[in-house]
Amino acid sequence: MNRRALPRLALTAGEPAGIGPELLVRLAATSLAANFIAITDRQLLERAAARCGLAVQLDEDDGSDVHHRPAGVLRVRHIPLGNAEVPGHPDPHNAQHVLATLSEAADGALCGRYAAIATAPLQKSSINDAGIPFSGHTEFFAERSHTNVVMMLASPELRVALATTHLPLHAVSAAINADSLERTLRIVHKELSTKFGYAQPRIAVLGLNPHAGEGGHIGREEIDVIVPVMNRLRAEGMALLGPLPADTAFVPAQRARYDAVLAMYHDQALPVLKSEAFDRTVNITLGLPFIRTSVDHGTALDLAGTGKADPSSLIAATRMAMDLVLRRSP
Ligand SMILES: NC(=O)C1=CN([C@@H]2O[C@H](COP(=O)(O)OP(=O)(O)OC[C@H]3O[C@@H](n4cnc5c(N)ncnc54)[C@H](O)[C@@H]3O)[C@@H](O)[C@H]2O)C=CC1
Ligand SMILES: NCC(=O)COP(=O)(O)O
Repeated sequence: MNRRALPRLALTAGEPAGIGPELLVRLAATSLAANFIAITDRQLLERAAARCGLAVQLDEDDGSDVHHRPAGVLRVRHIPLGNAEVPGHPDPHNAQHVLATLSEAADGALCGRYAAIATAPLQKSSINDAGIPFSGHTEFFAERSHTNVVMMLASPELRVALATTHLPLHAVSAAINADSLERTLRIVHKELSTKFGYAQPRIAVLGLNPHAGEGGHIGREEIDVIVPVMNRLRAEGMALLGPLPADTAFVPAQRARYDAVLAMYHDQALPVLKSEAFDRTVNITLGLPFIRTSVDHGTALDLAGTGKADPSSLIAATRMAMDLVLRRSP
């Protein structure tokens, strides 16, 4: 019998003191048909499994093919912690460990060692507290692969891409210029078509200001930047709607008119998604030369160590990564 090898899916555990390690062992306990390779510290996973009351078999990753993964089996690429974790209390001495896991995942995906990456949440502030400039996985993977990317969060009902990601609010307006907006819309348009199967994706673009600027009376970014870029791309045939006022863009009548939304900043649209589908939303980085998905939530330090964290978003992220791998495969 000539069965295909299961796709090699890299999993990073994120912040050692957060819920990430527990989510990885809960994912391993499912029967999802993937060869999961956890890139993290082996003992960290053993302690997480004990906290969850789960028996998990941790095998060193030797790179060999796997045709069937029994539930509870997880391969590991061991990257040692700096200090043993204290759940709920991130330790900046582990920042280099966290970054080493991301580097291994990115470099491995770039050279084909992994078919895709799914990431558990990390604590950005702990990496910053170690004196390392860092704003998120999205920016890290973009830099590592020398590409322009777009963060998109997707539930089964709604997809929201972001024109800017992890910026202080006062810096958002200056970061939205004609070049960056056009580049972002091109990436979103292309990937909705290549990865999500929309032949002619309909993208709603949000305004930056209340009431999308109210004809220039509450801000001029729509008139000076957003509309000219949209008109240029419409002339090429892109189906763009807006700029829509963000406060009404998500009412049912509007939602029927688009396949995805481009929001101008992180908190303009993510609360809509997270309030209606916190357990079903996946974060996906568009524009990378490899597939990377992630959870929609953070490190939940209040729950870390209790074994009670809900793995649904990581499971959804893993399923999406596997679907994208299968869609890409000949
Ligand atoms: N992909 C990533 O690496 C992300 C990392 N973060 C990081 O997480 C840190 C904490 O973020 P917060 O804003 O506090 O949001 P959070 O998502 O960690 O927590 C918000 C609330 O949701 C609950 N929650 C989160 N995930 C859960 C799960 N899987 N099961 C059950 N309950 C869950 C928490 O217990 C808390 O009550 C941030 O400082 C940020 O650095 C945040 C978002 C994404
Ligand atoms: N709210 C989404 C988020 O912050 C995810 O960031 P990243 O670490 O995946 O770039």
